[in-house]
Amino acid sequence: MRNPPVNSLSLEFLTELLISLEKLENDKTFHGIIITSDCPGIFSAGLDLTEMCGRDPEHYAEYWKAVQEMWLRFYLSNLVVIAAINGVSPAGGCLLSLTCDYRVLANNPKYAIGLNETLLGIVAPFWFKDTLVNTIGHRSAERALQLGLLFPPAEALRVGVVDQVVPEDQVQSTARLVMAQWLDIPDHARQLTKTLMRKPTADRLLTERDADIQNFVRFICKDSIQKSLHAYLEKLKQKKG
Ligand SMILES: CC/C=C\C/C=C/C(=O)SCCNC(=O)CCNC(=O)[C@H](O)C(C)(C)COP(=O)(O)OP(=O)(O)OC[C@H]1O[C@@H](n2cnc3c(N)ncnc32)[C@H](O)[C@@H]1OP(=O)(O)O
Repeated sequence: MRNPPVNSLSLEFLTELLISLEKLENDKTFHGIIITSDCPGIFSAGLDLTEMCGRDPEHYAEYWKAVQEMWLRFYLSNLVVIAAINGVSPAGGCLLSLTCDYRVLANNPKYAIGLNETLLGIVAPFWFKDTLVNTIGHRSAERALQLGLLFPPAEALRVGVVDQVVPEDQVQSTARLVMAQWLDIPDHARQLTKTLMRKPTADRLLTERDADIQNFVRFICKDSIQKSLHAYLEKLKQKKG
């Protein structure tokens, strides 16, 4: 991913990601992809806050549809998808990595990962929650979501948000090694098993997709939510001094 400075998932960047995924899926010589970041120290800062602040309801609806599409397409991809997480990965960045089949995280105490939405005064929607529950179990997800926990590497491994923590200079080589192991499995059997495990979760969003967009637009348009997001963005900007 290369969307400097922080790989935020803007509408334009989400569209690029989806086009790239589609191209790779349509090319039958590809069987797997590794998602990693070109932004030093940052895997992805998550959803782009400027897409959710000070815009009109039509824009929010268009943006949310693209976020849903990203989640559905990566979560259900027939390819083996591995995240080589080489930086901090809050909220939407964590969600993107949770759509992958396997997560390798660099062992750097700055590289926290988690769904921290409550810290921004917003609520992770049910399909973010479902993805986390499917990964770390109900109790850990309940605690992580309510507290907006961002796990440093050792904690992330202990709770199961990631599958492996390795020295920073070994993230890419480990991801390639893991990819080779996954590609050794007969592809049709692996793909069908992935679908078996994930389709019920995806179907829940597919049947409630329009209602989920409407909920998002209603929620994000609230004055109180807009104020929280503006204040959070301002805090990020002022951090520089
Ligand atoms: C109803 C439910 C709806 C939605 C669910 C929401 C999901 C989400 O994903 S919300 C986004 C959550 N993301 C975060 O909380 C991360 C925020 N960012 C950071 O903590 C930091 O930027 C960083 C740790 C990722 C990187 O720190 P650093 O290297 O020090 O960079 P800066 O903080 O100086 O940021 C540079 C530049 O980028 C802007 N920016 C950062 N994050 C975002 C973002 N998510 N969206 C848009 N823009 C972002 C930041 O404001 C700086 O901008 P300027 O250069 O103009 O000041």
